[in-house]
Amino acid sequence: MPSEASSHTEVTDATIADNEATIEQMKELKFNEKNLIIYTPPGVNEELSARFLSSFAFVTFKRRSPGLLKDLITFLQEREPEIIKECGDYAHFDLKRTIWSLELLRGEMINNDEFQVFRVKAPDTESWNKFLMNLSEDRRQWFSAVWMHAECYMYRRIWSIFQRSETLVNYDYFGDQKMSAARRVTPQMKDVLEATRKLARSKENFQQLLKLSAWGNRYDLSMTDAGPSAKIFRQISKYDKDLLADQSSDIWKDLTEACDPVYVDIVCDNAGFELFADLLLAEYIIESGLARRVRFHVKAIPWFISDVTHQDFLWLLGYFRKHCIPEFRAFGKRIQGYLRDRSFILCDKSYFWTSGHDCSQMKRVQPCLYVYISEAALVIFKGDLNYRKLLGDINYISTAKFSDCLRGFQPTSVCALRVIKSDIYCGLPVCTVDWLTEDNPDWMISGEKAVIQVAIKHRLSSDFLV
Ligand SMILES: O=P(O)(O)OC[C@@]1(O)O[C@H](CO)[C@@H](O)[C@@H]1O
Repeated sequence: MPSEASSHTEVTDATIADNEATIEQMKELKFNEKNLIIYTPPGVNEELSARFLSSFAFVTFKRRSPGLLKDLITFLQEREPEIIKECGDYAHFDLKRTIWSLELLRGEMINNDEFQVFRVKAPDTESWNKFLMNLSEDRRQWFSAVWMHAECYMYRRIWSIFQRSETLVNYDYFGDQKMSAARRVTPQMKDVLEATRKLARSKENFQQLLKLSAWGNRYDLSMTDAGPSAKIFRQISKYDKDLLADQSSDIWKDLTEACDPVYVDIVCDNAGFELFADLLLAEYIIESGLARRVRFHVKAIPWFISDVTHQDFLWLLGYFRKHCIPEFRAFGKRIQGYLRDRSFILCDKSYFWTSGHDCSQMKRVQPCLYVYISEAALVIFKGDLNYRKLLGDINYISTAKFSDCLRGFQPTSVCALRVIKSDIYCGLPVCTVDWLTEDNPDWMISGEKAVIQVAIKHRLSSDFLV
């Protein structure tokens, strides 16, 4: 029987906890009222936004992104000695100002301040500021903007903070996480490499590698630290039940009927295992004669934590080439050979992929890129953010045709290999979303389901490019 004093303390503690919870709730209600947060979900064809209380966008700017900024600040504080060794003694002073600026950015997000134009000179500063100035007044704050606009703005703001400092201008503040993630999945990559040697040219093998590339998208550091199972390739068909749309057969048909010279473009997403799976798919496409060339589009700046930059692509290649396991060295040597004979092209930097624009704007804002991609018979968009860029973060009805949701973006046949990590979808069978949501209201952010979709563009070899 607790003494009177201890039971009194327990009652006081419980009362304090209740009061704190109530105060927190009052604060949230006040925030929602002040910032016109909407309690109903977005309507059909409305753009995703953190202004909708029930959206993943709201959770992102209320919890996830402030947490990400806090973690980045802690990382910089803890890694100061290593960063100074890498970037020079003056980095000590630059780090202080960088951390202070990241804390200011975090405060702006929490207070739902208006987006600021970029002052630090960079190749994309002017285009980013033009983009921001073209946003309507009521779409220039964290909790009112289109989710994709605000999220891309955040990662570009982080980069601009590092661009302001002499010593940190080339420092990849997500680099350590990307390299450790790749090292962590080395055993799985070895198993997959062994399982995918000498695959004959066949529709089934192509489909298996396409699915591996799709499921490789599950491993993105802004969502999980977990890696794939070692048996992922050998058991890839086990995941077919979680493919809500699978047009891999249509993709095979389109590619095998394409006019020479056949190029396949891959708009990459995450480094590490996903990039490894993309390289395996690309190797198969070249070795089986499905295409003459595979061209990789990567990010110009550190992006969404684990997105591939040129530095990451070349680091993984070097990691394989110098590895103690002979299979990795051989794989690295082959990739090097494809780059040398131009079967693989690591495309030059394009700041379109780290802009706020969605793909339907590419023809207008980056026509050269649109024409370049038009040369390919197929362009493969990897991942969830790229899917949102294809759909413009628009809340389509889940049964809407994938090709219709591209809103005129059709430089060539457009394929999406996407693990579903956000509340936006199209091209799904009737009632799929309802059934899954009834089962688990958070299924769409779990990474348990995926789609392989394609909008075919039938082209004669003499077609105009645009
Ligand atoms: O493009 P990826 O790496 O597959 O996913 C990007 C992502 O992690 O970021 C956004 C949420 O912050 C979502 O689009 C998705 O969850």
